[in-house]
Amino acid sequence: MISLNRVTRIFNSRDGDQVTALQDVSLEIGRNEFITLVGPSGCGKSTLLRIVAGLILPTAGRASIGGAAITEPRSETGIVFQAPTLLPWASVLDNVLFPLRMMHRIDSTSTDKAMALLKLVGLSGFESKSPRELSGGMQQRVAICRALVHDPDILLMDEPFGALDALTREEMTMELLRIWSERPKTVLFVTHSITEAVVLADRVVVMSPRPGRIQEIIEIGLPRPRSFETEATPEFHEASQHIRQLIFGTRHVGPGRAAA
Ligand SMILES: Nc1ncnc2c1ncn2[C@@H]1O[C@H](COP(=O)(O)OP(=O)(O)OP(=O)(O)O)[C@@H](O)[C@H]1O
Repeated sequence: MISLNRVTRIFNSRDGDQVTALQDVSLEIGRNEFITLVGPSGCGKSTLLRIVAGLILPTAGRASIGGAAITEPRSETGIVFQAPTLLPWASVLDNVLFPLRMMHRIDSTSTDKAMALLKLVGLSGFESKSPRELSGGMQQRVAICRALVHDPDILLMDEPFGALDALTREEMTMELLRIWSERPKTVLFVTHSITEAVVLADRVVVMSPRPGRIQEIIEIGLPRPRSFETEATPEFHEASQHIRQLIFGTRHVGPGRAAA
């Protein structure tokens, strides 16, 4: 579905230096696969997502969807950023309907579709509220509904739960799994949370520090549907520990142990 073939992206910084954000990244993502991307800050995760979104182009290499090069944003791709970025003057319902309006795809079923999505994320009854009347977590749920309303086949999520409190974040993780199982799509999800990465993914892509390259791809064979109990299994701990070691190395800090 999504194919990255030796993708490199170089930015020209303001002081004239060149920053290689991604170098030779190759990745094949199958239809309806759930891929999470983890790695240290600045390793190019958002850059990779923006290339797949068609918001920026690779400097070298090829990024394609279904065989066609990605040269611009595509309507069948939904995007959720870290901040909900809702329209402050529009109601919750109008915010969710916004992509359909922009694409001139509003029809007699649109409101029902938006209401069903809001119900799915537990926001029935909030349709006519304004975004400022909602908590951060509720706003992010609205942003997720907005990204799903036109039933995109690809969903790109850049630390979508990063600004949420820990409890809401756990709840949203499970909610996303539920939405994905009810409406399967290809998901590319950037996170700083190893727990989140493992519990969500079919495969976790671990990236190395700048210039960002793929360090390792880890298959997560945990059975679905997954739940909070999944996080208590030995398989979950093993995968998480492996990723932690890839990112941090085998450092031990504490009494009687040398920091390495
Ligand atoms: N528009 C830009 N102009 C110049 N440099 C950029 C630009 N966008 C990203 N970079 C640089 O590219 C590198 C990768 O950035 P990117 O945002 O993709 O990393 P990231 O892994 O998503 O980081 P984080 O986890 O902190 O969000 C960084 O060094 C960043 O400073």
